[in-house]
Amino acid sequence: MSNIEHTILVVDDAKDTQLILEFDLAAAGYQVIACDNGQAAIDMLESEEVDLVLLDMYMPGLSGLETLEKIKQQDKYLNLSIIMLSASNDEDEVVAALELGAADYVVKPYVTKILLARIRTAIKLKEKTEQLEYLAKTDFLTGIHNRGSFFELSTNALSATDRATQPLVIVMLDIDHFKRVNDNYGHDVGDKVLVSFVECLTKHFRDYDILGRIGGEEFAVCLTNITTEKAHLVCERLRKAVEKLTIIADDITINITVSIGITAAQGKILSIDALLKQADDALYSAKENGRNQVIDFTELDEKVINKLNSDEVEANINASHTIELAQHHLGSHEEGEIMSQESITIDGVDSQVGLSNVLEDEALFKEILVMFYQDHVDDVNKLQSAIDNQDKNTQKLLAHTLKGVSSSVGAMVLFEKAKALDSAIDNNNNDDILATLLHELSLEFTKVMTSIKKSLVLEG
Ligand SMILES: Nc1nc2c(ncn2[C@@H]2O[C@H](COP(=O)(O)OP(=O)(O)OP(=O)(O)O)[C@@H](O)[C@H]2O)c(=O)[nH]1
Repeated sequence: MSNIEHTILVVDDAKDTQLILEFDLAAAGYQVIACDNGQAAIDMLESEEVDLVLLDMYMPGLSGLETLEKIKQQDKYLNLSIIMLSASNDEDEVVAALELGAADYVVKPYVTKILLARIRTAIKLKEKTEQLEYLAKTDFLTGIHNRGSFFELSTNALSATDRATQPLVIVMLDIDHFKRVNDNYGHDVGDKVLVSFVECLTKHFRDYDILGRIGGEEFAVCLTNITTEKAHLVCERLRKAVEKLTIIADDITINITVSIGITAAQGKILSIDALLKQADDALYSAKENGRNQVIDFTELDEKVINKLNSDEVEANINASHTIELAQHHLGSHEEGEIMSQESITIDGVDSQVGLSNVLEDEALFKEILVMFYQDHVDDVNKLQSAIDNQDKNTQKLLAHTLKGVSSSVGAMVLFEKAKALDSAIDNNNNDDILATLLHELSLEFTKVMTSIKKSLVLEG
């Protein structure tokens, strides 16, 4: 993709910087728009398609950080790349900007070549992230929402709907005797039939209806702002269209039919799961009645519902029996796994921070804590000797090292203490202050290491 397809918003109150940036970016082939304050930037993002924002840190009105925070509070801008530009390289500001969601931080005066390289990287990352998000939410065969995405979107739609006044309808669809298509013509032809069916589905529903493939040949649709009667008509029209559909795959002509179950949320306090269950009951009834028909959940009489529920209870009893058997066979192994779910408690370690660094993987977090212990256990004594011998170089080195590694395991007090000592040494603070900070760092470090040793290292 060439740069010309990307638009960069430059936000800088200094007219000269703004002009130089516009010149450099335009020369590199970007489309550039600019403004001189945070609020104007927020307004421009509403009306323009922007791929990246270059945001000055210090501006009158909203500061760069405040503007960044306001933009990133909106979910729709989570993937928008924002590079902060600042004359200051204060490390706390860099950290604050990155934590608020900035893609990068560039110190002014910038080197054009480096700034352009960082812009290219940030845009590439944004595009890759969007691509991954699309793949994670889409059914690869038909291009509609996959099961997870359907549930997420329809749950959001349901919470945004006032059930007393606004209708929301859930539809379940299942191609009849689809197994025969696969058995007679092969899986590839079956796939083509699924794609043609979804094309037909897409034509019959509105752009804003939520279409999902929730199982192999099972589909669901969530419709808002539509009465059940109207939804029934749309489904009936679709059913007839599917019946008339001629699908040609590998020179074979295939005809299919579809069974459809529908239910409305109006007046009910039900989750999407429960509504899908009702639509599925109606669909099951359509299959039982001979297939190729649309049935509304309200048409089911009590007898049918009771039968469906008792079938389900029986299925659940069978399933739980299977689980019990499996647990019996697994024996103590299973218990061991449950043990590993216990939370990790180490003095001075915020396990929430540590776990979030490793995507909540407890086993990995424990391993990292043990590695941290092994890598730094000698540093406890080294720090004490450096204090006793007033060895400033080693004190500085250890403070710097601990500042770099402690936050990754969630040892946040240790991080703060190491950071305080590191900057106190840089700022040539007096010996009393340094001695206090050293003493506090040593105590905290010993506490964390002793606790890791007791909880994880000795435990084996
Ligand atoms: N080609 C293809 N087949 C799939 C896919 N996912 C599921 N299936 C097939 O869909 C078929 C579903 O069969 P069944 O659940 O027995 O139902 P059916 O034959 O449609 O019969 P009824 O639903 O009772 O009308 C199975 O043969 C699955 O292998 C897919 O992605 N591609």
